[in-house]
Amino acid sequence: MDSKVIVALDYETEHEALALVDQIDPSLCRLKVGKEMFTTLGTEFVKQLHSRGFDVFLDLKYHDIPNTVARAVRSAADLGVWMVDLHASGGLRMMEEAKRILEPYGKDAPLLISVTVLTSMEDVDLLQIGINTSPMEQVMRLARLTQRAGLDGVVCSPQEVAILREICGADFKLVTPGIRPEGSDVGDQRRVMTPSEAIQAGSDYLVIGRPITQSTTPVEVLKKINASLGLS
Ligand SMILES: O=C(O)c1cc(=O)[nH]c(=O)n1[C@@H]1O[C@H](COP(=O)(O)O)[C@@H](O)[C@H]1O
Repeated sequence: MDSKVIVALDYETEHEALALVDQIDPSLCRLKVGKEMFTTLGTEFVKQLHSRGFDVFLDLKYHDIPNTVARAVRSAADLGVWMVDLHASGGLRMMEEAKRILEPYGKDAPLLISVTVLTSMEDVDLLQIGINTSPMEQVMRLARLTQRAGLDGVVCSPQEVAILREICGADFKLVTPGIRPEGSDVGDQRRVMTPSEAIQAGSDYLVIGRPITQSTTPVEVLKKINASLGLS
């Protein structure tokens, strides 16, 4: 089974994260390591997940000058992660340099994707930082720029997937957080959809954290989501 679900391992401790990871088979999902766990545990934690057979999305959302971002992306490639991301708002040259530094890795290069507009943001949040367009318009703009830089895809909300699929084509990876199964707490997310709606719209991968990790029965929730996608 090629799972579409990427579980966001946003835990405070390694113990809590491994308590979940050790109950699941790598065929059920991929795993995302983000800022909290990477800051606490570093590369050793990623290596532990690799040794258990999981694909890892290293979600550090690099955003810096081109040289600095490219070198961080190279470090991620050396770590052997499956996917790594940067902020598209770092600009075209930053993205091009990050892509270029992966050339020597050939087929072993991680998927390199950009974050467009965070799924926690809506119109008012963009306005407050001086962006006077809708999230949809801004996502479209940054997705086009990302594709021009030669990256593999973008992180966007499921609400933009249908239009991006049209604009960017079938091979461009669309990775969507902002996933909330029916009845679950939206929390700080703003642009959301259910797992099956996101897949129907054309998402390649669903990033799901708290609906799974904060559940008292995370494995059952994960299996239920997979089943709702026809992946059981
Ligand atoms: O890059 C990401 O993964 C990301 C981008 C984005 O726009 N929104 C977003 O929520 N994320 C991440 O996706 C995860 C979503 O977690 P939950 O809201 O708990 O499902 C978190 O780890 C976020 O850091």
